[in-house]
Amino acid sequence: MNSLDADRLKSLLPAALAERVRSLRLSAGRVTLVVDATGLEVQERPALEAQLRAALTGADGVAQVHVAIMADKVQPVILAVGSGKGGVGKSTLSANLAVALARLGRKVGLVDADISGPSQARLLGTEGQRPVAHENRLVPVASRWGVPMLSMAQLTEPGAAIAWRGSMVAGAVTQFLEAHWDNAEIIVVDLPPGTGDVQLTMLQKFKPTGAVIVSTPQDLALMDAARAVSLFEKGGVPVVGVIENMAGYACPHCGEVSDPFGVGGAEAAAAAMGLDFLGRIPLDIAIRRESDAGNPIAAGDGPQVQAFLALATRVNDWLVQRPLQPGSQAAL
Ligand SMILES: Nc1ncnc2c1ncn2[C@@H]1O[C@H](COP(=O)(O)OP(=O)(O)OP(=O)(O)O)[C@@H](O)[C@H]1O
Repeated sequence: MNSLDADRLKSLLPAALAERVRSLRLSAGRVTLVVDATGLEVQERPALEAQLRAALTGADGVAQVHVAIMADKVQPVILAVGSGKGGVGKSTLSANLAVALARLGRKVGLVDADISGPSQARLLGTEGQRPVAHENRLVPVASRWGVPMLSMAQLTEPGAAIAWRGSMVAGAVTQFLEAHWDNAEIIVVDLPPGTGDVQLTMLQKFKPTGAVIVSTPQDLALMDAARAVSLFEKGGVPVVGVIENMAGYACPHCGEVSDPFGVGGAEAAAAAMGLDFLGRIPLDIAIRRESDAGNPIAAGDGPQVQAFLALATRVNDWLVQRPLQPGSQAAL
């Protein structure tokens, strides 16, 4: 990208639009614009975005247009997705929950706060896309699913080990959450498993509005889930509820349903902890296959979608109806 490209592309915009452009970059056929929407109503933003897209799509060297809108700050609510134990499907659920919330019409962003084991770039199919910075803040990377995102995977080489001290981890989480999320209403944060530095940074600096806990049905995962619940409760973060993942396996050959990790464990554990049970997501080969291919299953039209839309509806209802605490973020 050189300034000639930026000038050329800007000259394609009507003057009233061009003067709102705060930065414009062209890289590998992809234009990223940061646009100041000051003075416009939130409802007017989609039209602004559409005008910019229409003006630049098809221009020489442009294959894709990504518009990030700043100003008129909407304070997004932060929804943490946590688990006590690793490998229970927390990242898979975070990605699909974010996509399902977007399908319900919410403006959603996703932060992969698993700094040492980032997986969201793979799950949302944004591997290899690097975020740009504007005024020292990152501009989230657009995904094909209407959910912009930031992940350590976009700032490091694939497969590189990320072994950082606590302060650096906290720094990365801070950069992700202080990015230009300007028109997002909800930021889903995929937390690493356990109760470490990221969780502490989240509780101290970016207190989530609510937390969703993911567990598999078996006892060991549930014991760890209880630890995650206790961390949020001690930190004053309300727990929206518990999701049971990998519940029931339908054999792709004979159709028989078996329960490799038991059944109903998370629902019973949620009840014992006085928490809402948000639903079950089956153990389904299609979920694993599509996740690995960067196609979140919740974006498609397969039989798995209903479970994610039902989950997103419960979470959205909770966010809309939750009582506002003094000093808390605005209701949706
Ligand atoms: N419901 C499901 N059905 C089939 N496979 C699933 C399901 N949920 C998750 N998986 C698969 O299980 C593996 C672990 O999932 P995932 O990475 O989301 O877990 P995690 O809890 O975020 O792990 P980590 O602690 O390593 O971050 C992945 O291969 C994923 O595709």
